[in-house]
Amino acid sequence: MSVPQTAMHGASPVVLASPAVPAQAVVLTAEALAFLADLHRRFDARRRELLAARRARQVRLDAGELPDFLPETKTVRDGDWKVAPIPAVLQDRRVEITGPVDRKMIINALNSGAKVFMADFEDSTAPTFANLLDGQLNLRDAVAGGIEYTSPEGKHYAVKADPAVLMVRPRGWHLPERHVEVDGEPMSGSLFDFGLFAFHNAKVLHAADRGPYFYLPKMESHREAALWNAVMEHAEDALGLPRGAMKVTVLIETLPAVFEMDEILHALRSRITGLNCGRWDYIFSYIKTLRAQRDRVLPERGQVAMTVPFLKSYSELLIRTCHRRGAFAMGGMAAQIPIGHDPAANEAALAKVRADKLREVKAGHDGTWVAHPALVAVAREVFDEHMPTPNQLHVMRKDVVADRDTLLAPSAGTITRAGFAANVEICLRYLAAWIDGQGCVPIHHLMEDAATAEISRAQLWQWLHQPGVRFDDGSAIGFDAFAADLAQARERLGATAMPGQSRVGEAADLLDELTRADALADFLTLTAYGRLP
Ligand SMILES: CC(=O)SCCNC(=O)CCNC(=O)[C@H](O)C(C)(C)COP(=O)(O)OP(=O)(O)OC[C@H]1O[C@@H](n2cnc3c(N)ncnc32)[C@H](O)[C@@H]1OP(=O)(O)O
Ligand SMILES: O=CC(=O)O
Ligand SMILES: [Mg+2]
Repeated sequence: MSVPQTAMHGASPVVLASPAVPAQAVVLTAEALAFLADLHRRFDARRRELLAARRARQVRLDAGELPDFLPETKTVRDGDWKVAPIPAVLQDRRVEITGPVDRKMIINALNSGAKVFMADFEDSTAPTFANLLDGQLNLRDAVAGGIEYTSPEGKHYAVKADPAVLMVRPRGWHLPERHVEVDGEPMSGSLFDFGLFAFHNAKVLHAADRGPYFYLPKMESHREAALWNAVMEHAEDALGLPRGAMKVTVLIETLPAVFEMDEILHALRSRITGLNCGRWDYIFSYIKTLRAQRDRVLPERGQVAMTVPFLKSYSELLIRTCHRRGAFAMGGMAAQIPIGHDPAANEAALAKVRADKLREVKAGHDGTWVAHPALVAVAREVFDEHMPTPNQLHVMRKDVVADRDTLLAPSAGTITRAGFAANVEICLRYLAAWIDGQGCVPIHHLMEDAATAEISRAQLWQWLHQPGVRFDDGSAIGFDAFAADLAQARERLGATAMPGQSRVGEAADLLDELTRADALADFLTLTAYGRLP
């Protein structure tokens, strides 16, 4: 049973509504809690207002409005300004590896040969209190230079010379951290992850000229970027860092944000180093934002490649916008991962990654993401061959014309019975793993995380709730198909040793609830959050 603990800070308590986890005593000190409580009291009300603004906009979009560039910020888009100079250690970011904040993976990622390692509290971490606090402890040890690990098989891990530069991705503004309450309210997950990391590591990283650096996910407007800027200015003052010391890269991974890229760069101009094409969440957001638009229903997931018009124009406009402002345009993640036991299938997967990276470097991206250490060399070879300079800030892409219609362009393609069943299986397996504490898993040799699984989940909902959506053979898509596929997948997976196998029944109930609900839930991670310890 959970024993609430209370620590007094000023007039109000901060309550840890969780059973103690081992890292708690080290990471959640009284001083760290005071720092978090202060962030909450200063910034949480604004966060809630911005989340309410998201909901209000969706009501207008559901009534037929389309996203567009903002008239009130035209002067920012037209103005001639640049972001602040980018630190020397970040000038060359050709390959960045990402991964959850697991101790062994942090060491492997730092040793991977990538220029940057993004330690992820978002898409690839299921935010159990233990995962979060262990992750903070692991990162603190990594920053202090003392991270080591010995596996149950006796293999020893330690960080080698010339490790990747660390960046941390806190959770998005929408996620609460229910284990820490301030004045009776759950904290924001963003403020919790950012605040704890900054409190323990900002001074050390700044003194070493290695940070602190952050990746900021899932924003939907420049006002949300301005909130991050205010949070960081305050944290810099409170921790004795100069203003602008905290640097950020922002993921453009929501449809509304693509219309505010200049404004986001501007709101963070003293600290932003680039934008990143978070393609998976972007596809999810396209579906979610345009859920009511029958002519913009996407084909099955496998047909939504980066070459389809709405994705091509988004990535190219991102490059043009960034380079005009002196900021890096980072590429994104190919979902393929190595297939150890099958050389031919492995070569086919690596060829897909290579093709994706080639498209990115030729388009003008300054670097890219990989999901696995074995892919670092694959991506690096492509960027080394086609990007002899540390970056491509000189590639201006003035040829790119991305107006609203191109950014929202409908996509051609089909929905097959197999594509529908694949979405059911992916959702079920991912949800089962997630509620069991694993935020990223391989499924059919593809990386699946909270962003990729959301595409499958949102597609199922839209195909079933949008009248007139049909399979490629002309038959109607109905709940009978969903029920049959879910029952079959549930039975099949319940008998395997997949991650989260013991939670398959619970995951099936959750998927059933999410898919049958009249309204599309904002995020599966919000709906499922209560099931995490
Ligand atoms: C949409 C987005 O947001 S993308 C960004 C978020 N997603 C991610 O970051 C995905 C990160 N990748 C992963 O989590 C993993 O690669 C998975 C889950 C896809 C596959 O993991 P596994 O099945 O364990 O891979 P595999 O067995 O091939 O791992 C081999 C070794 O590489 C390590 N490894 C795999 N991926 C990573 C990584 N991203 N970072 C560091 N080490 C890694 C494993 O720990 C293992 O180490 P070991 O040999 O010392 O034991
Ligand atoms: O975070 C990255 C994405 O593609 O989503
Ligand atoms: Mg994402």
